[in-house]
Amino acid sequence: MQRITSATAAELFDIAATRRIEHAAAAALPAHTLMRRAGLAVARLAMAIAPHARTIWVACGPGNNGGDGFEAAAQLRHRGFFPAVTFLGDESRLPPDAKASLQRARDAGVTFALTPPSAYELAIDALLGIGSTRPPEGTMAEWLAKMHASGQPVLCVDVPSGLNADTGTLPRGIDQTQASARTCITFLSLKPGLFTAQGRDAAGTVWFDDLGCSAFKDQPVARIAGEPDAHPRTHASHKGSYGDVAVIGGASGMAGAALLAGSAALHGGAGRVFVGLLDPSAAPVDTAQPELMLRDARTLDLSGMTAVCGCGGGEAVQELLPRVLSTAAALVLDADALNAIATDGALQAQLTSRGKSGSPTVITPHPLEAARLLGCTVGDVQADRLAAARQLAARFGVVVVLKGSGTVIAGAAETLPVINLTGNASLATAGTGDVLAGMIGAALAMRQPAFEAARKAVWQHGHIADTWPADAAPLTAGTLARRTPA
Ligand SMILES: NC(=O)C1=CN([C@@H]2O[C@H](COP(=O)(O)OP(=O)(O)OC[C@H]3O[C@@H](n4cnc5c(N)ncnc54)[C@H](O)[C@@H]3O)[C@@H](O)[C@H]2O)[C@@H](O)CC1
Ligand SMILES: [K+]
Repeated sequence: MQRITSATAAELFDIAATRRIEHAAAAALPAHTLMRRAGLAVARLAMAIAPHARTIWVACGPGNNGGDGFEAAAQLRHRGFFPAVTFLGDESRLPPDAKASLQRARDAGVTFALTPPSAYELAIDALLGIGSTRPPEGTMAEWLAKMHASGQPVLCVDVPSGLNADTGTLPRGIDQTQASARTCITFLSLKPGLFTAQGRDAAGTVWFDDLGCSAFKDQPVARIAGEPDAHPRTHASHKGSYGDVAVIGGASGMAGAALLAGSAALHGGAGRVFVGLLDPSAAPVDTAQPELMLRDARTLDLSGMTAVCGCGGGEAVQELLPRVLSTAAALVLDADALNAIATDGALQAQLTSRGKSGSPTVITPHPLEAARLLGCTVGDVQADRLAAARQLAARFGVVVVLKGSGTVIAGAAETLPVINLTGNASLATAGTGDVLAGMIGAALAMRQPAFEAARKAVWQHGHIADTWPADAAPLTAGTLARRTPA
C-alpha cells in the first residue's frame, strides 16, 4: 500500500485498461483472491484512520465495490472492530466474488442493518466503484449525503461513489467534499479521475494498492510525474547563459499582471527580463523591481528571446500577436493573448503553423479560455479535462497547460499527458496565473524542452503554495513570484 503524494511518479489508467488488468490478474489467481486482498487493504487503512472506532459504518452497493466492503467488514470484525453494514442491492444478483464476501461477513458475525448507525467514527463508502453508470439517487444519494455531512471521516473504496474514474466528474447534486477527512484507497491501477476536476476534492488523500498484481501491465492514458529534476547552475556561467524573457502585456490599468510575470521570470532564473508594456503612458521603471527592464512593447525585438505574452494584455495585445507569433524564439501565451487568438482565425492559423514548425510554444488556458479556443463550453472542457488538453495540443501543435484543480499538461501525441498534483485553493487569487506564465518563460529561456519547462513550472508553482505556512499571511501573487526557485 502506497500513499500518493506530489512526489509520486506513476502511470494512470482509464477504466477500460483497469478492467483488462483486473481480468488478467483474476484469471491468473485463485478465485476470490483479488477481493480478499482488496478487503484486507481497506480494513488495514480503516484501522489506521480510526484505531479507536467503536462503530464503523460500511455502506455496500450492488456490485463488486460492495463486495470489497463486505470483505473489509469481515476483516474488521476478525480484528475486534464493530462494523455495521448497510447493503443497497439485491443479494440474488450480486456478482460471485461479492456474494462470497457477503457470506464471509455473515460468518464473521458482522452486524447488518437497514439504515445507517446513529453514531459511528468512520464511514466506508463501498457503494459504487468503476462500475458506476448513472448518478446515485434515492437511498444511495441519501446515504452519500449523510456520510459526507456527518463530520466523521470517510474512506472511499476504489473511487468515491459516483465519481467518473476517467474524468474526475461527479454527477450534479452529489457533493462529496464536506467530510472532515476524506481518504480513498484505489486498487490495481491509479485512475486519472482521482486527480483532476472534482476528483481531488472528492478523493482526498489517495492510497494505492496493486493487490500484488504489478506484473499485469496495460496502456496508460496519463501520468503523475513527481518532483521535476533540478537544473543546477554551473559556476562558469553568466546572464547570457540563462536567456532573455520579454513579457508582453500590461495594457492600461493592468501593468501589475505583466510585472508579476516579469518578477516570476526573474526569480525563476532568466538571465535578463524585459517587460514590454502595452500602455504607452506606463512608468519607465518599477522601483520595487529595478532589475526588470521596462520597455514599450512595440519596440522589443523578440528574435532570440522567450516571449511571455498576454498577461494583462487587454485588447491591445491583438495587434502585436502576429509579430510575437512569428518572431519569438520561444513563447508562452496566456490570458488575453489566448482570448484574442480564440476570436481570430488568422491568428489561429499562425499559431498552428508556429506549433507545427516546432518552435517551442506553451499555452496556459484556464477552462474558460480553453473553451473559447475549442469553440465549446466550460462544462464541455471540465467534463473531460484530459481530452480537452489533448485536443488543444493536437490542434495547434503546442504544449498545453490546462489550469484548474489537477492541472493537465499535454503535448505531442506520443507524449503521455501529465496531471500535476501540487497546488491548493490558496492559488485561487488574482495574479497567480501571471506568475505561472513567467515561471514557464524562465524555464523556456533556459532552453528546457517546452513540455518539461511547463511541467516543472506548474509543479513548482503549486509546491510553493503547498509549503506556505498555514499560520502565515495569505500567499499573494507577488510573494509567489518572489519565492520562485531558480
Ligand atoms: N472482481 C474483483 O475481484 C475485484 C473487484 N474490485 C472492485 O470492484 C469494483 C468494480 O465492480 P463492478 O464492476 O461490479 O462495479 P461497481 O461495484 O462499481 O458497481 C456496479 C453495479 O452498480 C450498479 N450501478 C451503477 N451505477 C449505479 C447507481 N448510480 N445507482 C445504483 N446502482 C448503480 C450497476 O448496475 C452494477 O450492478 C471496483 O471498483 C473495485 O472496488 C476490486 O476489488 C478488484 C478486484
Ligand atoms: K466507492
